[in-house]
Amino acid sequence: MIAQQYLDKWTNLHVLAIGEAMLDCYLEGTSNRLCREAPVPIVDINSLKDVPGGAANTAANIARLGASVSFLSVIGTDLEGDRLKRTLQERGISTHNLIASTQRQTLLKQRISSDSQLLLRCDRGSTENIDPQIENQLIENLNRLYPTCDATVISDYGGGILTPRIIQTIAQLQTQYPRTIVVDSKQLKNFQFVNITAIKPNYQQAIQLLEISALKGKERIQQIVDWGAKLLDLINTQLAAVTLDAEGAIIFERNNPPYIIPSHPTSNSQATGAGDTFVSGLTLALAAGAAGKLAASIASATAAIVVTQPGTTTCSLSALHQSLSGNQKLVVSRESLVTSIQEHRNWKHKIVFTNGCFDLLHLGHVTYLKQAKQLGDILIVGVNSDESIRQLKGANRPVNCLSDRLAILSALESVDYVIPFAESTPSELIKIIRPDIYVKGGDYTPEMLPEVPLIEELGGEVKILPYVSNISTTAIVNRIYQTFSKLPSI
Ligand SMILES: Nc1ncnc2c1ncn2[C@@H]1O[C@H](COP(=O)(O)OP(=O)(O)OP(=O)(O)O)[C@@H](O)[C@H]1O
Ligand SMILES: O=P(O)(O)OC[C@@H](O)[C@H]1O[C@@H](O)[C@@H](O)[C@@H](O)[C@@H]1O
Repeated sequence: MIAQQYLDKWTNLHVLAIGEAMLDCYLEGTSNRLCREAPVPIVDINSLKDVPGGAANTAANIARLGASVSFLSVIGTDLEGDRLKRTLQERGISTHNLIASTQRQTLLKQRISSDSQLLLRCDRGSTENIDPQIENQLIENLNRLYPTCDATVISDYGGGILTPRIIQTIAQLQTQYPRTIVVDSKQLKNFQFVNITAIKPNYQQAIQLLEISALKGKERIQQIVDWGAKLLDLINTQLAAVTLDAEGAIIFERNNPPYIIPSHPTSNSQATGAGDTFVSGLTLALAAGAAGKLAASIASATAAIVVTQPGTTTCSLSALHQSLSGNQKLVVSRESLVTSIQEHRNWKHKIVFTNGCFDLLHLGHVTYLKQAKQLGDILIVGVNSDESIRQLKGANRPVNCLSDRLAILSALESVDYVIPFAESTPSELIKIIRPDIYVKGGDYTPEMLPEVPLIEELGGEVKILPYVSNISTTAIVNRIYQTFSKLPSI
C-alpha cells in the first residue's frame, strides 16, 4: 500500500522528457521459401506497426503511467516524422514541442520478423549533433518548460540532441529551479556538472564508466555490488540504479550499502525498451517523494510488466497497481483479457458480463452481482474509470477512487474478474468478451441500454435483474450529507 500512495501522487505531476525520438516500426510476416539471389528468407509481410521508440518511448511510458508529459526532441520533415507524431498523438502526447528540421532524417528502427522470430533490424536517420539554429529553438523550449515541470527525464541515446550547449542549459536551469532529474544516457560523463538526482546506466554503460571488464550472467551482480558505488562520485549524483536485464537492478545511494532488486527472469527475447520504462517509473516515484530503494523497486515493477510483452511497449498505471497489489482478479490490459477469455471459451464456460461504477459498494450491488454470477460460470465486471464517472455523475463523484473500487469488488466471491474502462460505454469490452449473458440491475430497462443491439448481434442475451429498492450510492451520499451536516463540527 505504501508504494501505491506514490502512484496516486504522481498522477498530478508534469514531467519534461528530452532525448532522441525514434520511430520503431515492426514488420511482421511469414516465410515459406528462400530468396534466389541469396540464401535469405522471403518474408510475406502481413502487418506493420508503428510505435514511439527511444526517448519517445520514455515519454509514452510517463503518459501511460498517468502523469502529464512535455516531450522535447528533434525529428526530420519526412514521412517517418509524421508517422512518429501520429503514434504520439494516438497516445495523448502533444507534439507541439517536437522540432522538425529540414536538415535531419527522423530516426527509424525497423524490425522485420517472420513467425515472431526477429530476423533483421534496419536503422536509418540523423545522429550528428543538431545544428546551432535548431539548438537555439530547443533551448527556448527548455527555458519555457523547465520551470513549469516537476521533474525532468533525459533519454540520451547519443543521437545528437543532448549537445554540450543543451546540457549546459539544463545545468543552469537546474541551479535556478532545482527539480528531480533522472538521466539515462550512453554518455553519462557529460552530465557530471548538472546536479542530477539519479542515473540509470545498464550493465554495458556501467562497466564502461567504471573501466572494468565485462562478465556474464549472474557473475555481474557481485562485480557491480563491488564497484558500483564509485558511480555516485564519477557522475556526482545521489542515486545510481544499475540495471542488469534478466538479473534485475542494483541500487547505490550515498552512505547506504548496495541494494539488490532481483527480477523474475523472462525468456522474451523480443522485449525492448525496458530501460525506458524503468527510468520513467524511477523519475515519477522519486518526483512523488519516494525514497531511493522504494522508487527503484517501483521502477523495477514497471519494467517487469513490459518485458513480458514483445516489442517496444509501455506500462500502464492500472497494470502497475495490479502488480503492486497482487490482485489476481484485476485484468489490466485488453491483451490479457483476450487470453483469459480464450481459456474460458476452451473450457466451454458460460461468461456473464456486467459493468458499472460500483462506488460505495452496497447491498444492492452485492445482491445483484451474486445473482449475476449464478447465471453462468464466470462473472466479469467492467468498472468505470474515475474520469468517466465524473462525466456521467458530476465532479464530486466517485467517492472511492478506481483502485479502491477495483480492490473492493475483487474481494467478492461472486466476482471472477474486474477490468477498468475509460470509454463512455463498455462496447469495446463487450466486443472482446462476447458475453453469453449481459446483466444490468433493475434500475435500467433494455431500451435505456445502448449496448443491447451489440450484445444481440454477438449472439448474447440481455438480463435485467430485480432492483433492490431504496438502496443506491446516491441515496447513501445524500443520507450521510443530511445526517452529518446537521451535527456540530468536531
Ligand atoms: N530478460 C529479463 N527478465 C526479467 N526482467 C528483465 C529482463 N530484461 C530486463 N528486465 C528488467 O528491466 C530492467 C531494465 O532492463 P535493462 O538492464 O535491459 O535496461 P536497458 O539496457 O536500458 O534496456 P533497453 O535498452 O531495452 O531499454 C531490469 O532491471 C529488469 O528489471
Ligand atoms: O541505441 P540504438 O540501439 O541505436 O537504438 C535504440 C534501440 O536499440 C531501442 O532501444 C530501446 O531502449 C527502446 O528505446 C527502443 O524504442 C529502441 O528502438
